[in-house]
Formats: sequence, structure tokens, C-alpha cells
Amino acid sequence: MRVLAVASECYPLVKTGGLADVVGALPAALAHHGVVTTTLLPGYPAMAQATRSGRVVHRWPDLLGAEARLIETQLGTQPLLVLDAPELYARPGGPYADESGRDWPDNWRRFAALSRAAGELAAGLVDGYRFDLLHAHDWQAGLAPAYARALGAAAKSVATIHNIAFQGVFDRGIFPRLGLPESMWSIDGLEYYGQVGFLKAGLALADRITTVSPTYAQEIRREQFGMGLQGLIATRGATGIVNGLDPAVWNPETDAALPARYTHRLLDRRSRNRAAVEQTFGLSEGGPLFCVVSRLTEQKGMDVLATLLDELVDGGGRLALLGSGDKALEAAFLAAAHRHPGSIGIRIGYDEVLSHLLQGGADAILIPSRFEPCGLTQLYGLAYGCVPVVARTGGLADTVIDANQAALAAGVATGIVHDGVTPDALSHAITRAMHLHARPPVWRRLQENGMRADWSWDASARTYADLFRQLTVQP
Ligand SMILES: Nc1ncnc2c1ncn2[C@@H]1O[C@H](COP(=O)(O)OP(=O)(O)O[C@H]2O[C@H](CO)[C@@H](O)[C@H](O)[C@H]2O)[C@@H](O)[C@H]1O
Repeated sequence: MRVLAVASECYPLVKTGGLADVVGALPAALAHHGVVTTTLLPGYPAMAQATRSGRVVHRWPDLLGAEARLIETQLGTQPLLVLDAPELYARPGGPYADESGRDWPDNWRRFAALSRAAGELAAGLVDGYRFDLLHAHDWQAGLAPAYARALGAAAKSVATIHNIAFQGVFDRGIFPRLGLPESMWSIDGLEYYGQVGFLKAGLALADRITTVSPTYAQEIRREQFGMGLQGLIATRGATGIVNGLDPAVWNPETDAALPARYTHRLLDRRSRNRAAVEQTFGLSEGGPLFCVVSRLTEQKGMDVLATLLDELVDGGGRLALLGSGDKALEAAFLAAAHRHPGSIGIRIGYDEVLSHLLQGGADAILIPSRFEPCGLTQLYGLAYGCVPVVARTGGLADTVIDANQAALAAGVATGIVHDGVTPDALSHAITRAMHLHARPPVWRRLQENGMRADWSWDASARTYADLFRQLTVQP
């Protein structure tokens, strides 16, 4: 089975969040289940090195108005296609925004072009390429199923939602410039409350919708989580397949970012990593060390955490936070660090190596998300013995077993789960974590349980492969 995956990010080439981790890891896992995945990505400057050794396999003189080339190369052992269109992608800044964080005004064209290229590939219009299935990730690839359909592709399509909050909604004036049939300007196509919805289009036109956990698949059927798309999801249904982690990247036994590597049998070694975290974040030795690795946004409940920092320190806790995002939240965390030198350390920014060190050295990771399609940092926490303290939502609810009396008695607990993202609920969860941490055998059991579980992609890759086969099997 040959799958074309289309996405705007892929670890390790370009990453702003969890989407990249999934797009980077899933192909190798799928390969064990008979699926060969070719990944199509935009030719950002970060791709230059990857494409240098590649070869040009196709040219478009006019792809949504831009000159473009398709470059075939490899990412590790997996086939990679890069859409090289300097006018669209060769810019400083990030994949979606300029250096000051402003979204590129032509994002609609940048990702429509990516989707158009994917549609042509899926339709067999690029010599030498045949695919059985098109896998479109998030809104940036949302138009791929639309183009595939418009071009009469035989390949089936799957649209995967990593976060329904980001939908790629643009002015209706762009519709005629997309080169799609007039009939797609409808409620069953791209039209979304009078505008053009890229994610909406993918969800309406793909053969199947998936999202990244079973609980989120249910949640987005409801108004509270569906962000306007709940009706469509409730009608078409979405299959929830929980994310995994890439053991080549996230394994405490082999992780080069850690001063001390360890297993669940050698947990004492974590103290060297904790010392490195303390040094990096300017923390004194002390009580339980909480960490955060996150975008600083309301989705992630960071505004609620920001109100509890004095309390956390007064209760004997410490915090090392790595993240960036909302400027007011960044300022609130920095101010707390200023008030509590030695107990709160903040790194504003994005730092892959430091994110590994925090998982390998902190005692617990706080993830009080208001919604969380799957979440990866709790999986990394589980695998690294960094006990997750999470809100009961989406994939967090599906992957962490709360240390309630029953779970502790049965010896199966892996973390702390709180209901609701309020100061009271989070404060109570932090207090529970501190109490459990004060009982070393109980805490160690939490760590060991998380580390012993299998968080690899294998089971989920099998589920994707089965779903792909169901779709492509000839009646
Ligand atoms: N400042 C920083 N420095 C270094 N690394 C940082 C960082 N901030 C975040 N990260 C990393 O970025 C990734 C974040 O992934 P998540 O899955 O937790 O959330 P995200 O909202 O980005 O993803 C969306 O897509 C994924 C993939 O499906 C879903 O799991 C999730 O629920 C959904 O919101 C992790 O690898 C984390 O370590």
C-alpha cells in the first residue's frame, strides 16, 4: 500500500509542535504494517539541506501563480517529496508566520499550492508516482482531498485533525483563485459560514476523518470542543487513534540530551539530570520539581497555572518552565520567577534539547489543558518517569491513569488527573502530587508504571494501516 502524507511540519526538519512529531514518526511505524509512506512538505529554508541531495522529478510553471519544482529525496529511510517554490516558502521566520509572529498574508496560497501538488500526485498526474491513499494532516493540507477529487483521483483520502482550533479560514474572495470547480463552493465543500474553510473542506471531502485520540473524537462532536465543526463531525464521524512516541527520539536509555541515561530500574540516575535542570534554570535544591514544556496559551491552561505560582512555591514546590506564546503569559511567568528566585526558573523560547532534559530530570510535568486532542508531552513524561499531572480531556484522559485509591491499590496508576481547568482543580492536583511525592515508594511506582508501558507507535500504526486497507480494498 502506497500512501502520500501531506503536512506543513515534520520532525526533525521543521517543527513548531506535536504535528511535526507525528508526521516524522508515523511513516517508519507504518512501514512495519506494509504501508510505504511518502511525505510531501513545503520547501522552507530549513529543507535546503535535505533537498540538496535530491533530484527534481516534476516542474509546475504556474502552481497557484508560483513557479514550483518537486524534489524527491529521503528522510532517514523514508521517501520525501519537497515542494520547492521559493516565492511561497523561501522566507525567514517560521512555517506560518514572519519573524515577529505575524501570519503570512498569503498563507491561503502557500497551503493551497501544497494541497494542489498533493492532489495532482494522488490523481497520478505526476509521472512515476502512484498512490493508493492520500493522508492530509490538519488545515494546511485540508484542500488536498478537494483537489484530489476535482482531478478525478482514484486514491482514497483520510483527513486527520491534530487540533480543530486551527482551521485555516479565509475570505471568500480567494475561492475563484483556487482553481477548484464552482460546485465545491457549497456547504458540502469549502464554504464555511460564508468563508473558505480549509480544514472544513478536508473534513467534508475526505473519505474518512480521524483524530488523535478516542476521547477527542467524541468531544469534537459537541459544541464546547467542535469549534463550529461539531455538526460535520457528528454527521460524518471521526475515528480516534491515539498518538505514540518515536523511541528513536524519546528513550531515556539512549537520549543524548541527558547527562545521565536511565531505565525504570535505574531511576536514581535521574538525580544527575535534575541537578542539570536546576543549574540551567537557576534553581536551588528543594522540594518537588515541576516542569512545563508547552506553548503558553489558553488551550494549554497556562493562564490558570500562572495564578497558582506563589501557592506552588509556598507549598514547597519548584517550577522549571520552557515555552513561548502569549506575551502577557510570558510576562506573568517571568514576573513570578523574579518574585521567587531559586524556586521558579523560566526559559522563554523553543529548545528541543532542553525539552528532553526537563522530561529526564523534573519530577512531574504539568499539563492543565482545556482541550488536548492527544498531547505528546504526557507520553514523553510517562516514558521518562516525569509524572504527568493532567486535565481529564482528550488524549490526556486516554493515556494517564489517575492515582486514586483504587488505582494505587491495584498498582496501575501513572499520574494525576484533574477534572476541569480551574485554579481550585489545578491547585488540588498539585497538592496531591506533592503528597504522593513525599511517599517515595508510591512515587517510584507511578514512575515505573509509566515507563514500563508501551508508548511506541506500533499499536496505533496498525490501526491506521487497517483503516487505510478498509478504504482502499476494491469492492
Ligand atoms: N518551548 C518548547 N521547546 C521545545 N519543545 C517544545 C516547546 N513547546 C512545545 N514543545 C514540543 O512540541 C510538542 C508539543 O506537542 P503536543 O502534542 O503536546 O501539542 P501541540 O498542541 O503542539 O500539538 C497538537 O497536535 C498534536 C499531534 O497530534 C497533539 O498531540 C496535540 O494534542 C495537538 O494540540 C512536543 O514535542 C513538545 O515537547
